[in-house]
Amino acid sequence: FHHICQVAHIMRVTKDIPGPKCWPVIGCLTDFLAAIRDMHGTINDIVRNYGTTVRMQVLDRVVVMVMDPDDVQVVCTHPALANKASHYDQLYLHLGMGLITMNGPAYKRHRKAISPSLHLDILQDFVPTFAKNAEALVERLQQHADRGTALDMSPEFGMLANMTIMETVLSMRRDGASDKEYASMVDVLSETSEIIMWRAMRPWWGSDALFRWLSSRYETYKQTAACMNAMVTDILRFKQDEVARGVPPPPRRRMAFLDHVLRSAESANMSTEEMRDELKTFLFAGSTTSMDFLAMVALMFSMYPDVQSKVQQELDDIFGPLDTQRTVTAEDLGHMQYTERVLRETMRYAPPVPMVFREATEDVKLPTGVTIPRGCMVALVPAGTHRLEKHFPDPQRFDPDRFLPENTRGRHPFAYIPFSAGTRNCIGQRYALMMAKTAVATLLRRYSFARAPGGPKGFHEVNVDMGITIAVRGGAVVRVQRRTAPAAAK
Ligand code: HEM
Repeated sequence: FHHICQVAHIMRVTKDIPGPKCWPVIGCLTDFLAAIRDMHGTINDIVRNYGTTVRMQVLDRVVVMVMDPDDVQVVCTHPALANKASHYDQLYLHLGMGLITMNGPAYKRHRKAISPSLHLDILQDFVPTFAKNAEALVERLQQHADRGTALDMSPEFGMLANMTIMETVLSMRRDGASDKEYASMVDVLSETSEIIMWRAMRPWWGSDALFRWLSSRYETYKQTAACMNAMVTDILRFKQDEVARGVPPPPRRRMAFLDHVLRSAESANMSTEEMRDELKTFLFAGSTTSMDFLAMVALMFSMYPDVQSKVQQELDDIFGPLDTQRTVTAEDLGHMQYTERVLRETMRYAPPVPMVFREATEDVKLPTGVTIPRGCMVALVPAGTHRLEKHFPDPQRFDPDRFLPENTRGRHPFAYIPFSAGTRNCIGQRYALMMAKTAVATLLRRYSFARAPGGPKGFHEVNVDMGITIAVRGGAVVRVQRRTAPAAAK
């Protein structure tokens, strides 16, 4: 009853905020489903028709979508908007209580305890692992380059991202683990991510009770959660035991995030269960995002060959024109400035995380005039914010130079939010960019990506499926071609 009264109150207070027409009971479920099928087209339409503050109601959930950077700033920094929306509860079974799902003082304690273990020095030690797994991908792609056939890069980047995140977060391969055991751990992670995404995009399975009784996928849902839990608990116990027995840590360059957390002074503030949940959170948060982002990057190179050539030119300048073999180092990443702009522009056009949700713990008035009532959900929609003409002139044009220092100067600090921003921003953003740069530097020295027959010619032709992350509809299908001459000589 309390819930019904609260929803009725929220509906009343927000009724004048513009938005798609709501039908009784289902609200704008049909528009929501359209957004899942054509995320970017729907967002363009929504901004054109209703502006940058838009109300949507899906079943019993009212969401105010906020796109103006002034409003975004308040959503990202106001203490009454720091809590995750209640539908993040759906993630508990798989992830437990980690940074993504928790709120309040416990959240702050965790973030403080974990942050030092992602220090730049530590991330730099991960680069050899990023490079090793990217080199393995180069090997796997060889047969496709020989045959000249098109392939979907998403599963390939899925394997790259899952292996990399497992090795850098949990352990650089636990002693004694066979290749088969290791591969099955990577599978657990990809099955977990798949089913979490599947449920998240089906609001009619929002109720745990309904999902348990009526969904044919509930058993798989439960099983994947149990497997993920067992896998992480096992490794955590093994590592804790090593620390307790005084086993010296692995050489610094082979230490994983978990090794650092366990040996940090801050970890004393976390229980074993809390650490376990954070590990599960990191595995999930870091893998699917990176997979979908890298797949989009490969597709982007196939659509913008001039951009690809300039990246290859930059790589030739760094590595030498004929060097396709040298393993990427952390130092190389610092020189890849054009590549970094290309990655940032890709995330502007196609932000991997399409929406971020919060719930107001008290009424909050936004700078553009709308009041978010207590209990109401607010959503950041990076793709909407990233296409505002005022902040990104000619927004449909793909232009990495928007991120030249002279062009970013003076830009609103909350106009570019692929990693969210403010108090609950992505803790893995530096990791994500370093991994992506390593992958690009390893792949594009050997290969070029080319458009598959009938493939999209520019971002405006790319359809994406919306989940917790966005995926290219039908896969990121490209042709892989061996590079024949250094870009400079072409
Ligand atoms: C291209 C890759 C990535 C993108 C676009 C991305 C984006 C985001 C976004 C938008 C959020 C805010 C989510 C929310 O508030 O609901 C977030 C949070 C988070 N991300 Fe990432 N992420 C990426 C990679 C990573 C990686 C590689 C890791 C781990 C190594 C990671 C770990 C996390 C964690 C733990 C959070 C929760 C942070 C908190 O609330 O304190 N992410 N990410």
